[in-house]
Amino acid sequence: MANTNSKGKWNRIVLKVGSALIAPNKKGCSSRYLLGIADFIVKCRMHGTQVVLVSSGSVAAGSSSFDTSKKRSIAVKKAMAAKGQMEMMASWDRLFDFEVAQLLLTQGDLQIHERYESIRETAFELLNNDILPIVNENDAVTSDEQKVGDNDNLSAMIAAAVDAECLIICSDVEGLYTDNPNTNKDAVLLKEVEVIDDRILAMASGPDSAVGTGGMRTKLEAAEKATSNGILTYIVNGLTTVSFNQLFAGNNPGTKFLPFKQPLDDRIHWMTHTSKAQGEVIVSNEIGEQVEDDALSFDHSDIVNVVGDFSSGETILVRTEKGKKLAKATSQHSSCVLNLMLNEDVDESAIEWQEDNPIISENTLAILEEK
Ligand SMILES: Nc1ncnc2c1ncn2[C@@H]1O[C@H](COP(=O)(O)OP(=O)(O)O)[C@@H](O)[C@H]1O
Ligand SMILES: N[C@@H](CCC(=O)OP(=O)(O)O)C(=O)O
Repeated sequence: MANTNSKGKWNRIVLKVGSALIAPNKKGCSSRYLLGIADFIVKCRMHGTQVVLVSSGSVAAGSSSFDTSKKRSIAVKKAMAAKGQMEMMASWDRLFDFEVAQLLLTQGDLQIHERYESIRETAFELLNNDILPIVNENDAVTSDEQKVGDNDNLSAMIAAAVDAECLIICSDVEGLYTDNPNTNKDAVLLKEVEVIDDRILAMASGPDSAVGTGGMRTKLEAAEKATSNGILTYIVNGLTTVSFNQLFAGNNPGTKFLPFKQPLDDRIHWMTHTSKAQGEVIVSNEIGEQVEDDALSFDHSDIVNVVGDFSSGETILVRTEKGKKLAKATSQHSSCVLNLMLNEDVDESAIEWQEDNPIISENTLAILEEK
């Protein structure tokens, strides 16, 4: 059967298309490579596979309206994205005889679990009405600090949010090579990756095209995010329809990243891979020795320092004085309150109150494995 994994036909996939495919001439929008990708999407849908498209290209598409001889400031890139997003959406829209919808997201939208759930709800409603969701980062409204920053990571977050079985990242290379194939002619393509360890990470570097954002590094981050959620991931060459014919026939045209056999629980996955820490709580090194697979407990007397400004309910990183990252979790206290607790002559009633309200919530605790 076409489009299969070991269990049968995929129910839902996320397809990520990089800027190099939208704007092969480095600016504007071209349908040269989009035709083959659109054909694959149509075939998938005809065979009952729901598709979510994550499309880059708004900055490249919008750049033709701006003076590109000068260095691009963040404000200019945001303006390019605002202009180019419409052109990019129109290009996709022209290629389909079904409806498409635009979902523009930022890290801030994915950061709060209720908003994340709301995005899920919208995506499912679109899919159930046979509308193709086309996702991009809302570059026009975000500062660099508030961004996911690249669509590879965004596509993995979306794949987790919509319970996709497969993430396909289409780029301008066949897949992951032992080194950047554009600078090292001896680099060899890896067909299958079981574990994304330091050896694999060391193979990837940034982009060398004028329009790409994260290069192979962010694709590996995305593959790690997706596979740890049980999502099979491919990096394929979107410049050729051969890749899509192969995928459709159930073959591997690029690099295949195997999903974890025991995926993380959804909420822990969201905490680990989607939610960004807004600050840090530094605890004594002894606490680092007591971490268990799914438990970490400490109280105010174990806190050595509080870094950054965060409110109660926001995500924090817990690490030791030596710098070992222990966990990400929801803080039940603001940085302001925790700083008060550090004060030697803190009020006794404040300590009692804190004892009744643990510093981190056990429900969202994600223990981090040190790399
Ligand atoms: N080990 C590697 N294997 C393959 N490509 C690599 C590797 N390291 C760096 N790259 C670079 O990553 C690029 C793809 O990333 P990028 O330009 O960001 O594409 P996209 O716009 O599709 O996201 C390749 O064209 C290549 O230059
Ligand atoms: N949001 C940006 C794309 C950022 C990005 O990750 O680009 P790419 O590396 O080409 O996938 C845009 O639409 O131009």
